Amino acid sequence: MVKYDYDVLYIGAGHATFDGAAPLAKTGVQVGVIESGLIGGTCPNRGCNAKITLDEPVKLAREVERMGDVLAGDVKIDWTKNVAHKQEIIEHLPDELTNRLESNGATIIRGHATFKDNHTLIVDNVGEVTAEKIVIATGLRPHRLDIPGTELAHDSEDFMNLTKLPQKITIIGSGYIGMEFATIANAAGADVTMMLHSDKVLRNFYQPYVEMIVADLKQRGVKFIENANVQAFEQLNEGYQVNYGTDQKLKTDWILDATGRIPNLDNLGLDKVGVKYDHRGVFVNDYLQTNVESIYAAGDVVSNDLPKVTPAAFFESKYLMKLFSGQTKDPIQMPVIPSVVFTSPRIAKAGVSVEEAVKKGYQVSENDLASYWYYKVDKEPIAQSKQIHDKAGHLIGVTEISDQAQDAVNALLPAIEFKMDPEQISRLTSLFPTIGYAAWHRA
Ligand SMILES: Cc1cc2nc3c(=O)[nH]c(=O)nc-3n(C[C@H](O)[C@H](O)[C@H](O)COP(=O)(O)OP(=O)(O)OC[C@H]3O[C@@H](n4cnc5c(N)ncnc54)[C@H](O)[C@@H]3O)c2cc1C
Ligand SMILES: NC(=O)c1ccc[n+]([C@@H]2O[C@H](COP(=O)([O-])OP(=O)(O)OC[C@H]3O[C@@H](n4cnc5c(N)ncnc54)[C@H](O)[C@@H]3O)[C@@H](O)[C@H]2O)c1
Repeated sequence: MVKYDYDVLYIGAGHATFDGAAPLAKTGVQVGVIESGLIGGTCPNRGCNAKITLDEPVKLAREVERMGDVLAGDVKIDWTKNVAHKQEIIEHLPDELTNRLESNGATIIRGHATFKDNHTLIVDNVGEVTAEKIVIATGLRPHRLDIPGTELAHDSEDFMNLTKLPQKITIIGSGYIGMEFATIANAAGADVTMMLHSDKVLRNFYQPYVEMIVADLKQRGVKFIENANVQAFEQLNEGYQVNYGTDQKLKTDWILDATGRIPNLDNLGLDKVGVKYDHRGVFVNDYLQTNVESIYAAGDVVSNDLPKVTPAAFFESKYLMKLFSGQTKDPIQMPVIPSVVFTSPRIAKAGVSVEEAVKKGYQVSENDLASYWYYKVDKEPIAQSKQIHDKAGHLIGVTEISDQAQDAVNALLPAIEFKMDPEQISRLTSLFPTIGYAAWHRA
């Protein structure tokens, strides 16, 4: 029998790896984790944790603004201190995650991995490492526009590391990153211009709610240029110029390219071993296995229709842990994956979308949360939700716009995931008064 260095080797040390690799190593399976950058990958170091820390003062400032005459005085976000606070929160995470992996028995191998064959990886400065099974968990990286001057633009990581806030910021793209960062930069005092590919913002979210966010940001001074057709970036003596449309020009101090994220598959040697993939990532079957028996994939790098968010990477990582430790032989059954865009207010959703509900004739209840007393406590002006029920009365979907939409959706999630019937739902008694209770409020 062939003896490999490891039972399982993971390429990448993000959520798609560490949530499952640590408990897997604890079961006695020989686990190696290869990482070319920071342990923890995107979410802790340059994604969720970093972003939500920068957003916290924005959320608070909006609350204070609404309280108006109750809380006297202006609040101002100190950008430099906010970024320093973010750094304090995240800088120890790679060490903590390294410790979590190593203390459970996993080995960390530092370097860039490339496939040599179905069981062998070549790691820069380390050499060949072999394993019975290999998991591709290499995530995504920022897409960069293929236009003259593209190197003058920055990505989301650069934005979160700015020690001084530029006065004029131009953001290309109006997806998750574009809209979250426009909210943060505008609240901190920057003059923000959004350049849209089309006339749509956050295309995967319920558009009437998205329009409320856009209207609010416009009122706060954010400019939206639809169908911008960005052509080039140019360096000026002071600042930069964005050339767009037919011969239009915009002067700016800083450019954020937020036009999406693409799979990290470069120099991975997938063609050498015959693993199939497309522009969205690696193809897998219901066991997260690629077309090559010994090679699996998990997290953002998988080509599928799931939102590219941490809860999906977390669940897949846990599934592979169970599969590789013999705790399951079943195919993966993805749970309902919720998603939220951390604008201010937020839009969060889970389960059947409003658009699908309308198409399929499900019951859609419209809830004017802003007029419900609990949402009036902090004077939320924009708060609405749509709850979707099937004919038997099961809650099968929710979309909410409000400051606490993420917590409201979390509260409803178990009922959606476990298809609770009305009798079971009637037994759920949440603490009062809380958002968990208010989330059940229905028109
Ligand atoms: C700005 C931003 C904000 C976000 N906010 C949220 C949020 O609020 N909520 C949410 O749920 N999700 C959020 N996300 C998405 C979330 O970060 C990802 O879904 C999650 O990190 C995916 O984890 P992963 O393990 O699949 O990939 P990653 O975390 O990207 O990990 C992949 C790792 O593989 C390494 N790697 C790549 N190639 C190689 C190689 N050949 N050899 C060795 N190592 C390699 C990389 O260095 C990286 O560390 C955000 C993303 C961004 C960019
Ligand atoms: N709250 C969260 O969960 C969260 C937050 C941030 C990022 N993320 C993850 O990160 C991923 C990447 O985020 P993102 O915002 O970069 O991608 P995205 O796919 O959400 O948005 C990309 C945007 O760029 C636009 N675009 C594409 N080409 C363009 C062009 N030539 N000119 C102008 N606009 C163009 C698209 O129309 C879209 O609006 C997301 O898929 C998401 O899963 C999640």
